Amino acid sequence: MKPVVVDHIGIAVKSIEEALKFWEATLGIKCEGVEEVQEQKVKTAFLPIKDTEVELLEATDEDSPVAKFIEKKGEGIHHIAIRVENLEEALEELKQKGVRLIDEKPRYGAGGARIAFVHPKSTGGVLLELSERN
Ligand SMILES: C[C@@H](C(=O)O)C(=O)SCCNC(=O)CCNC(=O)[C@H](O)C(C)(C)COP(=O)(O)OP(=O)(O)OC[C@H]1O[C@@H](n2cnc3c(N)ncnc32)[C@H](O)[C@@H]1OP(=O)(O)O
Ligand SMILES: [Co+2]
Repeated sequence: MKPVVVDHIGIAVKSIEEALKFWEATLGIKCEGVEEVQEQKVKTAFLPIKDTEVELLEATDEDSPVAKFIEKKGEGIHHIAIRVENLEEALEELKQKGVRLIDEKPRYGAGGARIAFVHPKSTGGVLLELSERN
């Protein structure tokens, strides 16, 4: 598996509009755009910081993973996304190593990226997203 870069840090927020008052207005990081990813039941806002991004995540449904996360743990860091060169190869390799995968097959994420999640139980408590961007 060839990790390329930390693609983004996912932060669960109750309201992107509210959160942008800090991340954009106070910190001065420009939001590049807001995009809904229906399959994941989230609305996302990406704020690029050099080679990586902050991804603000707002639930679009009460059974969204983000809604459940906030209910349980409150707002805060939700996942780390690492970009890989070849997502299928990475998933195959992790599966061989006995890593618990949430997604055995890639799904679509924001910005047309292909993504797959690794279970926190296999990573020491961090929800890990693998992403491949062409
Ligand atoms: C748009 C896209 C993109 O970037 O392009 C995205 O990011 S989509 C981002 C939103 N989509 C996702 O998150 C999809 C992947 N997430 C999932 O499939 C789910 O949220 C799971 C991670 C499997 C958790 O599922 P669920 O909430 O039903 O189970 P649960 O609450 O019982 O959690 C099982 C165990 O994992 C822990 N757990 C749950 N969510 C966690 C998180 N975000 N970080 C670290 N640990 C976490 C719980 O504390 C619990 O540990 P204990 O048993 O020790 O208490
Ligand atoms: Co993400």
